[in-house]
Amino acid sequence: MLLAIDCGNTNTVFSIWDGEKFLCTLRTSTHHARTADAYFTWYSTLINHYGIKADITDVIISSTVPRVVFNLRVFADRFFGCRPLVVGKPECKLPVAPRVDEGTQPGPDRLANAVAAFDRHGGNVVVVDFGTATNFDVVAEDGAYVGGVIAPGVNLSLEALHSGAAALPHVDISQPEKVIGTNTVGCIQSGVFWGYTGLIEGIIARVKAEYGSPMKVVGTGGLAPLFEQGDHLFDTIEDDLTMHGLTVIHDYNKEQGA
Ligand SMILES: Nc1ncnc2c1ncn2[C@@H]1O[C@H](COP(=O)(O)OP(=O)(O)OP(=O)(O)O)[C@@H](O)[C@H]1O
Ligand SMILES: CC(C)(CO)[C@@H](O)C(=O)NCCC(=O)O
Ligand SMILES: [K+]
Repeated sequence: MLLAIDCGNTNTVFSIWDGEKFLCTLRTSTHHARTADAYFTWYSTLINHYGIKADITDVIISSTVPRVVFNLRVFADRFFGCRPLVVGKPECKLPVAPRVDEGTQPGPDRLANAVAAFDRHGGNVVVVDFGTATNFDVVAEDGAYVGGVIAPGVNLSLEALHSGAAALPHVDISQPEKVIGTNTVGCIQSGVFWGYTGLIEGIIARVKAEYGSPMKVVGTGGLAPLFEQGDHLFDTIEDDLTMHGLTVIHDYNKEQGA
């Protein structure tokens, strides 16, 4: 069985893939100092809690935080006796090479999103991924990741308002009743919710115009469903997109004899 690890700047997600379905998904915050033993303590506690019988033989890692990879490698080696595939490293092959400026290292989560979008929809897709950043990943007709857009994430923007303005409280994202807020929290929610809705609509329209062929829009990440409630933004929402990409990249490397 495959353990797929998607390590973002905020959260780290482990999913167990049995070849047909994900048996479980475990989430913890990302800390570069977490040791291999600490990962295993957390992992085995939850696996036992859910009564999951998982015989892990392979591990694949996407990490947007380079420093955590060392301890995750030790974790894979010590507890599962395997050498993990790390997306973005030369030994981890992609079905189609990215086409970006020389010297650019696209985020491994974006590469996984592109592979997953191609596998599920064919090319000509733009993925909108709501994580620490809100990133748009453009997938060409042949499945290549060809770049996109990186905007500050929703929670980062809310945090920035709170930390930069003394009178502004911390506010959780939600869709406000009205656009014209009549209290401070309502004003902030409106700014961020409707501001992001406009950002997403505007960027998708410009990406489509520049790309020139019809494109499918796939939303992913924790906040995609919330934004879809405000306006129709996406053709589909797929919360397991990055994880699916990791399983496809793993299968591809197995076929190549890795
Ligand atoms: N209505 C909501 N308000 C606030 N947070 C939400 C809401 N719905 C989902 N979330 C959060 O979204 C997060 C899941 O997002 P996702 O895994 O896509 O990105 P992330 O973990 O925030 O970022 P990264 O992947 O960059 O670490 C969860 O932490 C979840 O708490
Ligand atoms: C944009 C983020 C932070 C989104 O997780 C990540 O994909 C990343 O760190 N990317 C590196 C730069 C790039 O993708 O061009
Ligand atoms: K993510």
